[in-house]
Amino acid sequence: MGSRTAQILFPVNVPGAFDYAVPDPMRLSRGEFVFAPIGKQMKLGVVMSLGEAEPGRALKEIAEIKATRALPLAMLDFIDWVARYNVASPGQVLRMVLRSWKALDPSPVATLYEPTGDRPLNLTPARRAALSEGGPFPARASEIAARAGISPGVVKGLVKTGLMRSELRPVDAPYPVPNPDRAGRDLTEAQSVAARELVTQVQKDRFSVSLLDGVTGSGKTEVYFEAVAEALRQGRQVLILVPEIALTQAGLARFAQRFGAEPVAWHSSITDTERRRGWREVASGRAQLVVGARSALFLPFAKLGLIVVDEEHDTSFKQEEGVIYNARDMSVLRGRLEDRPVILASATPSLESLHNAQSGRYAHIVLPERPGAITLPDIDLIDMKVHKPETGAFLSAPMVQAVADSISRGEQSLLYMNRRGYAPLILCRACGERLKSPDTDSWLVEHRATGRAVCHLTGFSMRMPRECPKCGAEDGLTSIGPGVERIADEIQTHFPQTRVEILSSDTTATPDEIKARLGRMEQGEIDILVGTQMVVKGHNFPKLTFVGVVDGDLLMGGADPRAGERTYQTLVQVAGRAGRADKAGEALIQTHHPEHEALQALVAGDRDLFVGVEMAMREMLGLPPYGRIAAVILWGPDLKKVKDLAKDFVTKAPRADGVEILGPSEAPIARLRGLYRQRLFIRADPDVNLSKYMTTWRAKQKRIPTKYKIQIDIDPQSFM
Ligand SMILES: Nc1ncnc2c1ncn2[C@@H]1O[C@H](COP(=O)(O)OP(=O)(O)OP(=O)(O)O)[C@@H](O)[C@H]1O
Ligand SMILES: [Zn+2]
Repeated sequence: MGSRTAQILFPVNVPGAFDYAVPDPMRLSRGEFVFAPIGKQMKLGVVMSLGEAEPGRALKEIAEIKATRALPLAMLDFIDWVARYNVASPGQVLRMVLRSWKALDPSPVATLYEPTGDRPLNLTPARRAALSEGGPFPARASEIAARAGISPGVVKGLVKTGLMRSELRPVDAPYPVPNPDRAGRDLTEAQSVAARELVTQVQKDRFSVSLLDGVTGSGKTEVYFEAVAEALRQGRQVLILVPEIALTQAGLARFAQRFGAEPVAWHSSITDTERRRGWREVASGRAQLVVGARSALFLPFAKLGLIVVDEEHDTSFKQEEGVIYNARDMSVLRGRLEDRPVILASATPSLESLHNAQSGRYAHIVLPERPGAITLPDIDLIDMKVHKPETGAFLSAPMVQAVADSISRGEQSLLYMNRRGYAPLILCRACGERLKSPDTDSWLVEHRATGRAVCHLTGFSMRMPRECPKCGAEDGLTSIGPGVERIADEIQTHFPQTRVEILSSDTTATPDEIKARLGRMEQGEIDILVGTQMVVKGHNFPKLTFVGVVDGDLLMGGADPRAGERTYQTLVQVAGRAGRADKAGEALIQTHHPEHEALQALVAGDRDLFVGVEMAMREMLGLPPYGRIAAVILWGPDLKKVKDLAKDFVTKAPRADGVEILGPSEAPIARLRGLYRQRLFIRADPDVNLSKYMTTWRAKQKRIPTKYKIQIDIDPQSFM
C-alpha cells in the first residue's frame, strides 16, 4: 500500500484544498479538523477527502488531529456545491461555516450557584433578594448579585448556611427541548388540508420542495408549524429561515408559544457567547429548533429534518458581499444533499418558485383566503396627475381623507414610504450643487431628527451644513423630495392631536427602540405609523385598517428585470398588513402611472393576470425562470484601468451557444468608497451550466492588478 494523503481545506480565500501527507500511524476520516503547516504557521483546517500519494511527490505532513466533533459529510458536500454554484472559493464558504472557533471546544466551566430550596423565615433583606430575584439559576455569583442588587459575598454566604449550593458546571447551557405535541390553533378546513400535505412530505423522509403559496394573513405560519412538529417528533432538527427583520422578540415568541421552548435565534448581531453556544448545540444535534437569518443555513446540523424558508421571495436572502449567494436557492440545494424536505412559504412567491410549482417540480400548496370571515383589503389607486398635492406636500386629498376616516373610527393607519430620512436630496439654490458622499456616487440624505446628512450606501455622515460647501451661500441649501420623516411631519400637521411615529432601519434607532415601537403599534398606542420596507414583513397589527402607499412608482424602472415583480410583491405585502383581525382593511396607492400592469392586477386582485403577463415577457426575453443570468462587477481605483480590465476580460469569454454578453458599461453606482465600477450582464439559455461557464471564464483571466477585483454574481438581485 502506498502512503496516504489528505486534502485539507482552510477557511481562507484560496482556490481550493491543499494536499498533505498523513503520517503513520495517524488515522483520519473526512470532516475531521486537523492542524497542518501553511507557510510558517500551523493552521486549523478540515479533511475534505483522502487519497493515495503519487510516488516521488514530497508533501508536508499533517501535524495533529483536533479532538472535536467532525463536520458531517453532507456539510462537506454542501461547502463544495455552494462554492461551485456561486463561483466562490470553498475556503471562503468554510469560513462562513466556522463562525465560532470556540464552538469546537467544550463549553467553558464556571462555579454556578442555585438555591437548595430551603427557605427559613428570618432572612436578611440581601439574602432574601438573592434567592427571589437572583435567578434564573444556576448562575454565576456575579450574575446573581447584579440581578438582585447585592454583593457576590452574600451569595457565597448563602452556600455556607446551606441555602444555596455551588458546582463547577458548563457555562453554555443546552437549549430547552421543544415539545411538538403542544396544541396549536384550531386550523380551518383549508389550513388542515395544506398542513396534512406538508406533514406527508416530512413523513416521506426524502428530498422534496413544497411551495406554500397563501395570501397575506392566511395562516401560513400556523400551517408549516405542523410540518415542523412532525420533524421534531422524528427526533430531527428543523431550520426556519426568515428575513433578518422578522427576528424580533414578537416573531420569536410565536415559536416559543407553539413549542413551549425558545428556539435558537441565529442572526448577524448575536453575541459571541450565543454564537458558540448555538453552533455547538446544533453540531451536537441537541438543539432541535433554529430560527435564523440567511447565515443559519451554514450551521453544521447533525440530523437535519426540515428546512422552511419563510417569505421566500424576500431579497434579504441574497448575500451581496464575500460569497454572493441566495439562501433560498441554497436551501433547496442543502435539502437535496441531506435528502430532506424543504418548504418555501410566501404570499407573493418569486416567479422562479411559481414556475417550478407550475411545472410540477415543486408541490404547490395553496391557501386562497384568510381564515374565518376576514377578507383581503380593498386596494385602489390615486392618480397623482389628477389629485395633485399642494406645493411642498406629498399626500393627496383622498389619502389624507382616508387617514381621517380611520382616525374617526378609532383605528390605525400605516403610511408606507420606502425612503429613510427627511429628504433624499440636498440642493443648493444658489449654485445648483447637490451634496454628494465623498468618493462615492450617491447623494447625501438629510436626516432632520439627528441634524445630519447621511450616505445610505457607505454610512458616511456629517453635520448638516449651514452653507453650501461649493459656493458658500448661506441658508441656500434646500431639501428635495420626501423621506419618512417628512411624510410624518406632513401627516402630523393635518392631525396635530394624533400619535405619529416612524419605523425605519435607521442608524439612530437601536433594535430595542424598534421593538418598543412595534410593541406600541401592536398595543394600539400609535395612531399613524410611517414606515419604510421594515413595516412590510410579517407584522400583525390587529387595529390597523388603512394602508397608504405614498409613492407606488418608486420601485419601478432601472436595469433590474425583476422591478415589476418586486413592485407587485411589495405592494401586496404592504396592503396585506391591513385588516388582519376582525375589521376590514383598505389600501390606497398614489401613482403617476395608474395604467401600469402590476398596479392594475393589484387593484383587480388578480395575481394570475400579473404573473401571466410577466412570465410571457420573461419567456420572450429569455430571462429567469426561462433563462439564467449572471453579472460581473469589476472594481478598481483608476477609472481607465478598470475600463481596460473590463474590455480585456470580455475578450476572454469562452465561446458557447446560448450565451449572450452585454457590456461592459459603467455601473449605476459608478464609484463606491473611491473604487470605480464596471458591469457586465450575462444571459444564458436554461440548458447552459452558467456557473461552470463563469468559472471557466474567470480562470482565463490569470492576472489582475492588486487592488482590482472581479466579482461574479450568479442570478443577480441587485443591479447597482
Ligand atoms: N385557524 C386560525 N384560527 C384563528 N386565527 C388564525 C388561524 N390561522 C391563522 N390565524 C391568525 O391569523 C394571523 C395571520 O396568520 P399568519 O401570520 O400565520 O399568516 P401568514 O400567512 O404567515 O401571513 P403573512 O404572509 O401576511 O405574514 C395570525 O395572527 C394568526 O394567529
Ligand atoms: Zn452653492
